[in-house]
Amino acid sequence: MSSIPVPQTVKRQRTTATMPGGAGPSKLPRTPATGRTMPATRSVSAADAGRFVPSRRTATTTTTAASIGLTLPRAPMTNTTNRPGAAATTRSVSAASKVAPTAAVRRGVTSVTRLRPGTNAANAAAAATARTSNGSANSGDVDPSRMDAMESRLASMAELFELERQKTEEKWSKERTDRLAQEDKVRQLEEDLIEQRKIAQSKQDEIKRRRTIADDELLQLTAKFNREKRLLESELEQERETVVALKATLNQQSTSHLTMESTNTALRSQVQLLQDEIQSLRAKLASMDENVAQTKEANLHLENELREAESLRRKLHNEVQELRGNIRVFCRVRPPSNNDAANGTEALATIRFPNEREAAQIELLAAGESATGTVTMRNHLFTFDRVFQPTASQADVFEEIAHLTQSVLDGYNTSIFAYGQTGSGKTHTLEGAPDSITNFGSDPATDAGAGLIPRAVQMLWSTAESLKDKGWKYNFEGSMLEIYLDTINDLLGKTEVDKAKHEIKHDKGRTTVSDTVVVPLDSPAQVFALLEKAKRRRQVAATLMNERSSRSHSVFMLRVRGQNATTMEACDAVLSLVDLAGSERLANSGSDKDPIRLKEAQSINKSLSSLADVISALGQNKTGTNHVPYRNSTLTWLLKNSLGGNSKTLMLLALSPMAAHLNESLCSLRFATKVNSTTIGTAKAVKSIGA
Ligand SMILES: Nc1ncnc2c1ncn2[C@@H]1O[C@H](COP(=O)(O)OP(=O)(O)OP(=O)(O)O)[C@@H](O)[C@H]1O
Repeated sequence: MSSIPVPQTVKRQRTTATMPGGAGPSKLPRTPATGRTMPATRSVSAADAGRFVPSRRTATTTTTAASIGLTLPRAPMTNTTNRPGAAATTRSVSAASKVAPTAAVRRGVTSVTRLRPGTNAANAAAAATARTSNGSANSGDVDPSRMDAMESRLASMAELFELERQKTEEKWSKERTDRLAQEDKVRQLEEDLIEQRKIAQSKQDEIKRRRTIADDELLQLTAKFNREKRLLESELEQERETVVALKATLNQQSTSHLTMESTNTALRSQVQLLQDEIQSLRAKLASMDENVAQTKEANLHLENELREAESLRRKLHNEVQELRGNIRVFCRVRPPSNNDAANGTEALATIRFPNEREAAQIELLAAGESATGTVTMRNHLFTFDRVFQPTASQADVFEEIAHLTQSVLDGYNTSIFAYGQTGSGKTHTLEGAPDSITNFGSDPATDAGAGLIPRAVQMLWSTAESLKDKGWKYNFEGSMLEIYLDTINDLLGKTEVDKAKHEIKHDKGRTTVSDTVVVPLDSPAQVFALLEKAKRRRQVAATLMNERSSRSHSVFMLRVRGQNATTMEACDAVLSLVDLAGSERLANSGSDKDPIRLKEAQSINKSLSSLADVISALGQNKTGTNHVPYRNSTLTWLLKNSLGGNSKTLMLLALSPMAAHLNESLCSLRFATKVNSTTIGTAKAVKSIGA
């Protein structure tokens, strides 16, 4: 720590100034102003007096007295010090000198005489004193002029002394003032020094604090520097690695660039080759365009031929149907079901299917009565257009009837009857398996259980769509009726139970039923919605009016009208899908004990007999002039236009495989054989040209 040096002279001056009067230092005192040693004469005088006398006063006085050769009285100077009052003392001395110089001189002379006894001067002074004490008596001894001269000289010396004293006092006063000023200055300097020291201290503290901060910062900076240095070093290392990698990549790319350049050259030559090839292909294309134009012309020609072939196909198709017979009979045996086991009828009947490749025969082992009346077990063989075993799928059955559906679009009235005892599988075949029954819209392509109705509807719409290319446009509308106790119920009517009386009319080959709902249909989905609605209605009616689904016929009629804008042909036909009531005999149905059941059974029997009679009559009506008993039942009257020469009919016989149902199965088989043996005249399409 640095310090401001204090001047030694100032210290010394201060020490001397504050020195007490009676205990001064052993060294000689110095003048405040010069520091010089006081004159020896003053010291001697002071020592002689045995008291401390300020040297300046003493020196001056002594010098003055010596210069005038007098010994001045010392009493007034005894108390002369540099303390206050010293000046007053001096003044009193001066005043005494001025007031009575003669007396003083006299006393002085006396004193001087006393001081030096035995000396000549002392003797002279003693003589003078004796003269003085003798008074005027001896005044003649002292020269008065000399005394006056001495006195005047003494007075002028006193004045000079006074002047000198005043000057000295002024000088002292000035010196004192200067000294005080010096002391103030010293004090001020000391205070400044203290202040400077404080400032210096605070600055040192500040410097220390800053140095600490600076040291900390330096440490932090050093650490940061080291960190950044390490970071930069690692980055540098990475960069170096990158550079190495880039150099390697560059080398690779240079290599690949060379390879690409050579490839490019090869490609260019290939492009040239291709361009040549394109050139030749363009030439070929031009010639092909010519060919296409020729082919288009040929296609047009072929399309016309195709149209003619389509007409021919329809004609031939119809001829084939004619050859087969317009009434055809299929037989289908269902597989055993869980219900059979539940009803205790699990025993299977013995059923065989001879000549499986033709699939047209069925043989049942059942009791039979011989001509002699003996009842023995024997085989009963039946032949139909097609026989389906229990393993046959819904698709197998539909495949065989698809052409019938096609006939509707060709303008032929077509009807499909499902015939058989209760539980033999009629509804299953027409509508589908139970899970499909609840959803007519199930897609036959993915739903194996879909029945003939959903399959036929899907096919009708898709065929109609494909015939658009040939100029055909079709409209569809449908209705759904139920015949119970020979009465028609509209299953699409406004109320759930139809109480209206319906009248059947036939006009120019068209059948209409009064007060029934006929719904225009634009898509298969609409057909399925309609069938679902009818199905629900039938279930509600069954609940309200006893279980009757097995004892009523349901008839779905789909009317198809087509127009061909190209050929100006038109067609109008109805597809009737009929789920007939159970065909069991009275005794087997238990209806002989229940009047309602009896009535139902009688009604069913009547309608089914009528159907058989109508078919039989049609078979015999080769000329078309015989009476056909359509009116014998509502069923045959309703289906008048779907039976007979102008229509195609399929009887689908459903059979149970169970032994318990063997007799009913035999009855059904005999009925179907009768139908199958009937040949009805040629079917005619309901078609007009130029409509
Ligand atoms: N080919 C078949 N494959 C599997 N199950 C069948 C088949 N045919 C019928 N079934 C089943 O046999 C039972 C009776 O069939 P379905 O109801 O179709 O008889 P139905 O002749 O229509 O009877 P109803 O005259 O009472 O209406 C149903 O559970 C049905 O699912």
